[in-house]
Amino acid sequence: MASRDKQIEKNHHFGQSLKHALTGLFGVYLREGNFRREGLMALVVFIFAWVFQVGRFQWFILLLAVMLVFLMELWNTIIENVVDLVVGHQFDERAKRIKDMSAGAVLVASGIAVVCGLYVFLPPLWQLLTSWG
Ligand SMILES: Nc1ncnc2c1ncn2[C@@H]1O[C@H](COP(=O)(O)OP(=O)(O)OP(=O)(O)O)[C@@H](O)[C@H]1O
Repeated sequence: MASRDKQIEKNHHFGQSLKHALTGLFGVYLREGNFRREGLMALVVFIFAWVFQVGRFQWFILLLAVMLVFLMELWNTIIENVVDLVVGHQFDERAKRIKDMSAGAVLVASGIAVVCGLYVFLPPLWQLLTSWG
């Protein structure tokens, strides 16, 4: 779908830069199912953090982990779009390699987020289990 905003020169002020940045983020949210699913996961994680009353440092770790995954998903989407712009709708061995590596980067970020989640939630979960036993 063509954009009504036909600007191709540099942004003139901060408000314009911010508007374009937010439009980009909103576009990713609308088009990328993975982005929305990760948003939902982040919400669940924050609800658990609130229920378990985790400390300030633990909140900080969770926020960084969630933002890392969002950042990598955003970056992955940018890579996919640039590759599609270059090769179009045809199979290309290098396009495949680039997209697969980019998806791998999201996987690594997700792995880091899981480790952070275990660091934050394992102690309170363990405490809960042992208090029942
Ligand atoms: N032009 C292409 N040439 C070769 N392989 C491609 C091409 N486009 C996509 N692929 C292959 O298909 C996979 C999925 O493509 P693409 O990343 O565009 O879809 P996606 O579903 O949005 O991915 P993701 O789940 O990472 O967001 C790529 O990882 C790659 O292996």
